[in-house]
Amino acid sequence: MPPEVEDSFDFLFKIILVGDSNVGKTCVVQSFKSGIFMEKQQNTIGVDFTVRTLDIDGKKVKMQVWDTAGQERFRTITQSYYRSAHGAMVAYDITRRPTFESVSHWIREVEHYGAASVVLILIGNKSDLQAQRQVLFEDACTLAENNGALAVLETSAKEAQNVEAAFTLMARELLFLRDSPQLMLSNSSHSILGTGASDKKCGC
Ligand SMILES: Nc1nc2c(ncn2[C@@H]2O[C@H](COP(=O)(O)OP(=O)(O)OP(=O)(O)O)[C@@H](O)[C@H]2O)c(=O)[nH]1
Repeated sequence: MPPEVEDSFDFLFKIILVGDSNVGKTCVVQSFKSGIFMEKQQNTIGVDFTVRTLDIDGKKVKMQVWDTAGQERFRTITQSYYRSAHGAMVAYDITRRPTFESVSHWIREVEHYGAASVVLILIGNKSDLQAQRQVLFEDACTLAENNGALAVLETSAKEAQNVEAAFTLMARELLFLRDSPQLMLSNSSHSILGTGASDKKCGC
């Protein structure tokens, strides 16, 4: 396929992925890009960049995903990527409570450095490790509700669970807002609070 055809798209959205180190951000992005899970990942240095084009109702939606380093020492580098993001995904590890406690910090970063209209989704990763769960889905729903997030999804990069759904939900919301500029301006959003691994739902 000629590159110009391969590269063509109708919409381009930039998504920033943030969260504590080792919650699985890089694995989630890899799963989204290629469906592949690799057990051992190097910690991200600064920011990595991945692209995949989704077909949403016949529209080609190019998702540029900025996978940021969770480690403290890269904070100043990653902060410079928030400004141009249309969407932000804040990831935590359902088996490590402290990573969930950090979510509020990451949301504040998104609010501080990002655009006012940024769409926020929470990702509770490693849902395949149910026996080690330390974070209730309901608690994440409450946090999302209190912070104006669109949804919480529990994902497993390992089992490719809900990863596609998270990015598709983000793409659909951004398309919806693009078609409703007054919503963008008022920064209001219809609420669809999302699904856990077992497709349980909670509303806000
Ligand atoms: N069981 C399980 N392990 C996972 C999952 N996703 C990631 N991991 C593991 O968690 C560890 C950290 O994954 P990374 O993707 O490197 O984490 P990260 O959030 O990108 O870390 P930083 O680059 O430091 O910010 C790796 O050992 C992965 O194999 C998952 O869905 N299930």
